Amino acid sequence: MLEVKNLCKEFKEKKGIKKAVDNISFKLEKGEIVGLLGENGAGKTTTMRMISTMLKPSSGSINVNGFDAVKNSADVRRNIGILFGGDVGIYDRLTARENIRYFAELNDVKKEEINKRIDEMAKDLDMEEYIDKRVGKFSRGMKQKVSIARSIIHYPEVMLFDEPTTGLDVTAARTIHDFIEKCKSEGKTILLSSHSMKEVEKLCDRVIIIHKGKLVEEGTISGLKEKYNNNDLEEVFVQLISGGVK
Ligand SMILES: Nc1ncnc2c1ncn2[C@@H]1O[C@H](COP(=O)(O)OP(=O)(O)OP(=O)(O)O)[C@@H](O)[C@H]1O
Repeated sequence: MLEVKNLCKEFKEKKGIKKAVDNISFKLEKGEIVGLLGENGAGKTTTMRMISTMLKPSSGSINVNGFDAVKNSADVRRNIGILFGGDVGIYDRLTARENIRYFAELNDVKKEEINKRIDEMAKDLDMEEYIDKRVGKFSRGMKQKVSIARSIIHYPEVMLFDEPTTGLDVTAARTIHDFIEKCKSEGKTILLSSHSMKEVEKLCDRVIIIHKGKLVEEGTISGLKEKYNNNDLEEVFVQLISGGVK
């Protein structure tokens, strides 16, 4: 379960205060995939970073499986897995196993469990051949598998995907889609930010649309299409953020 209430994040700028996230509230039940949609700069990554405890909210609250993201940040980190687009935070000079182990240690996975768990995942993700090789020369697809393994090493219940397929080819994007669907079938709660309406339609049960930091609409994809009398989600999105409907 993931619940965000009246969440705000302000950044100080030369010109004054920038409200990157402005009083957003939403709730995701266990086993749901919810899409977080918004144009560049809408506040998606800032929202994700606050949920993942990387960034402290200016005000409002975040609850992850009963834990508060500010007061119980270590518990929240144990309950959350994050997959960013690209190979964010993968160290080229370390082997795949060392990269995954490093992350496991940060997330308090018991030392005696780490190697066993990595071996299991190497098998599941077909990485056994290169699990002990340095990541530097890996293909993008291989690095992607390291990122996937890293995001689930601690068996998180809630998964955050921040534009996970940006810049990937069709096959690599499909690996990520299959992984997201597997997470759902395991009952994980999933928040997915994406610019691809096709991806969102394929994967999400519901969507939340944000614009300039504010939540402008939420609902099921079919519900929104019906409400705005348009069968094209992209059209509904564009109209909403340009203030053309409501
Ligand atoms: N550390 C920061 N300091 C100042 N301003 C920031 C900071 N992080 C984000 N912002 C600003 O907050 C706003 C929201 O940014 P954010 O990265 O959350 O958008 P986004 O929806 O993820 O966009 P994109 O789709 O381009 O990734 C932007 O105007 C951005 O410039």
